[in-house]
Amino acid sequence: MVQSSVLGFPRMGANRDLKKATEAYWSGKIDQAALIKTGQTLRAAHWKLQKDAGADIIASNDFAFYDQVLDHIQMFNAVPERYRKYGLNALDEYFAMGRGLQRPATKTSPDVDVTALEMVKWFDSNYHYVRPTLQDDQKFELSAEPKPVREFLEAKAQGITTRPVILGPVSFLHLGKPDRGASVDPITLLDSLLPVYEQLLIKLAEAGAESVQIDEPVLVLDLPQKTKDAFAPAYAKFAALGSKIPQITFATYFGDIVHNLALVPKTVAAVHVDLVRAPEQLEQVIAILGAEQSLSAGVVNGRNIWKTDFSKAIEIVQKAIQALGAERVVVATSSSLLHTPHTLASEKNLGEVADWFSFAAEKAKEVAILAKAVTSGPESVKAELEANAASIKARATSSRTNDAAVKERQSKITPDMYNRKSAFPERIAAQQAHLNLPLFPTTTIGSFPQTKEIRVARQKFTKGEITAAEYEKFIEKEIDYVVKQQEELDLDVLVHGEPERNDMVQYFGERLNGYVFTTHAWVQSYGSRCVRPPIIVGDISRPAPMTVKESKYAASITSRPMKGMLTGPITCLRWSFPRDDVHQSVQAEQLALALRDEVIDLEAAGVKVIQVDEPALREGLPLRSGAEREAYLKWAVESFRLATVGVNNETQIHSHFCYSEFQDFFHAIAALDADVLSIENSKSDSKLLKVFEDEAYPRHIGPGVYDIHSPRIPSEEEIRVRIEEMLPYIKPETLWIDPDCGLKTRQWPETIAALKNMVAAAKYFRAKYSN
Ligand SMILES: CN1c2c(nc(N)[nH]c2=O)NC[C@@H]1CNc1ccc(C(=O)N[C@@H](CCC(=O)N[C@@H](CCC(=O)N[C@@H](CCC(=O)O)C(=O)O)C(=O)O)C(=O)O)cc1
Ligand SMILES: N[C@@H](CCS)C(=O)O
Ligand SMILES: [Zn+2]
Repeated sequence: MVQSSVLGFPRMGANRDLKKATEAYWSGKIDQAALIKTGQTLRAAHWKLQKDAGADIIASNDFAFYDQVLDHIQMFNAVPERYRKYGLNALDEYFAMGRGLQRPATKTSPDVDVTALEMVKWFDSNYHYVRPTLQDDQKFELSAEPKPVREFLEAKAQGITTRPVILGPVSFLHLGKPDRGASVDPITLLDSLLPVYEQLLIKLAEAGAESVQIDEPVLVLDLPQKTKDAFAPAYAKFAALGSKIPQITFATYFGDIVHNLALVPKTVAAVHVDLVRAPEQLEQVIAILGAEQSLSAGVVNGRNIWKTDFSKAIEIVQKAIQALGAERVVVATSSSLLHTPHTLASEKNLGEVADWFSFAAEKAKEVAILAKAVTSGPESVKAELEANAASIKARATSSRTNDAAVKERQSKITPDMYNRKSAFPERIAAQQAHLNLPLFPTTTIGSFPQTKEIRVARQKFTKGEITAAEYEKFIEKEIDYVVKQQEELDLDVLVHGEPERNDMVQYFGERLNGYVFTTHAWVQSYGSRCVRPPIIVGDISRPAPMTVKESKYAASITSRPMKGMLTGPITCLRWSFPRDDVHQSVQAEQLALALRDEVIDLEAAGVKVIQVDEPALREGLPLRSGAEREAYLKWAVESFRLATVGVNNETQIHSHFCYSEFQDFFHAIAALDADVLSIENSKSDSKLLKVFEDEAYPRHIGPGVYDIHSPRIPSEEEIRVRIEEMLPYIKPETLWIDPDCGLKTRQWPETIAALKNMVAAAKYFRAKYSN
């Protein structure tokens, strides 16, 4: 019998219940017991949902209050002393690592002031994990009641036998980094980490777990030799424990493992591979499996929302069955379903296209149907297969996917449409002549606090409880406020604050042809933060200007330069659910043409500084180096240029990236030809900025002087130190002073306090360098 399996389920709940409870706990509205209870309720509901869907193998320990990697950091006691020293209770220490903590002293406890651990993209997804930060003398110790054991027992008590999922030791270390000031190479800590894994696996077996899913997603990457060398000893140690530990499913996802096949342990019971992303690896993976090993075939996409094409999936699974026999094949999701929304059942406004989609709950059903189809034959699920074939056909033949005018415009793109009128030196001189900015100019990245009031007003407008005119007035009032605050802070280049935007991608999706958008399809981005990716269903075009009204209004109420704010083509593409029937480069080009018109319209409206954010450019980089990566960079850079170069020399193009890892694709960043770049280097070592010095990057850069993901307020002194650290690598006349990302998640008081310190620090250096 072929079993079905779900590698992990989204945690937020159908109505973002986890987000709401977590944020209520942070603001003191509920206590810890209430938050823990919400976690239990959600886990119970999600296990039951998957069981009712017919999934045979259901994951536990896929839940996390903030992030699954952070769970491991705490479970292995890899908690840096700067958090430990406060003696916080476990959950507060956990959140302190996730989001930082700043708390005044009370009668019973001293003040707390600690920044968050670094947060980084989870492979090429829009999910962020908390990075293990390791010491030179790092020791690991298993927590007394390990979370995977607790959650396995919790499900068992509910009558559901789950398969706990844990991040494997090689991936945990490879994804980590030395703490600031430490120089340890994390992978050298393997020997001290393995005993902790052994204890955990033994405890899981003692609790009754028969199998465990050990995720080693780093296997899809290009790995250094020492990381490769870590797999054999690690898995040999586990094998030596024999029946004292559960059977292991060794899981990889988000790419193929063909280049690392030799590293797949011979001793694990099953190997999971992503056959959505890399179906071509099937034969080679089958070829290396031992006679006892099973294949978990990831054929239901964990990263997108399109209905699985059952006929194609069955074909792949049948191939595996022919080679291995039904008992050695499992039909699975390609990865955890963390990256998909909860359920399609909540969507009431999608019309005919709803039938094209599957969200997490529906994907759990899909694996079960597929397993039944190959176990008991197509007749056993005849109705489901027929319905599936009908909706796949309906989508393939729908007129909603094709727009001849868009294709026509794409066919008429000429080479000059990729180049600015002049080179950077000439442009910057023209820009400076009319912007007249001081040394160390200050700006922000675009958004200002998205207050409850703004969200409620937008909700009322969406529900028709207030008119468009009332909503517009409300937004103008918000812009007035944001502009006034910035003038009082004495910032140099202002922004309108993006109050009209629900999200930097969803907002554009809602204004472009070719998109549909949802009401409840939330996906976790980090911690309690969620996004609702719009869905690209057809060719994209811009029916009308999208941002001009707000930017023009904002520019009209100040004499300072106003920066227009757009989301770039790659970010719009990657943070949407893209089509899977057209190459992503085609979708990016369509987005670029739409944005090009917007950029030109903004310029014509008098907005002479325009920022086109591309925070997802790095995330889209294929995970392995080589031809695929170069091809991506070519079309990604071309899309950005197509979107931005239609302006005159005087118009200053900014771009923003929420990351600092430029080393492996610096040439692409330079090729964007943006006049000013703002990046997110506030939590990383300033030494990373050396690449700008080494490459003699002539354009302007704002490396981000403080971390906006945390509510803590950086002092002026702290910001000065940060700027001082940057100056060896970036020339004073090219350095901009800004926060490391938008301020939408912050509250007003902390925003004002932090920006005041930032402006003061900029003025300090301005004075120092003017003499
Ligand atoms: C820059 N980042 C972004 C990423 N991806 C995006 N698609 N967008 C991004 O900005 N990836 C990388 C980073 C990740 N960072 C963030 C930062 C912040 C958020 C965030 O704040 N998310 C919000 C939801 C934003 C949104 O869509 N808001 C809507 C709906 C608001 C809402 O919840 N309304 C309530 C009613 C009102 C109320 O009672 O409050 C409701 O519907 O029930 C809007 O503003 O209209 C979040 O809250 O998580 C995400 C990623
Ligand atoms: N302009 C956006 C960029 C976020 S990456 C903002 O400020 O929120
Ligand atoms: Zn950002």
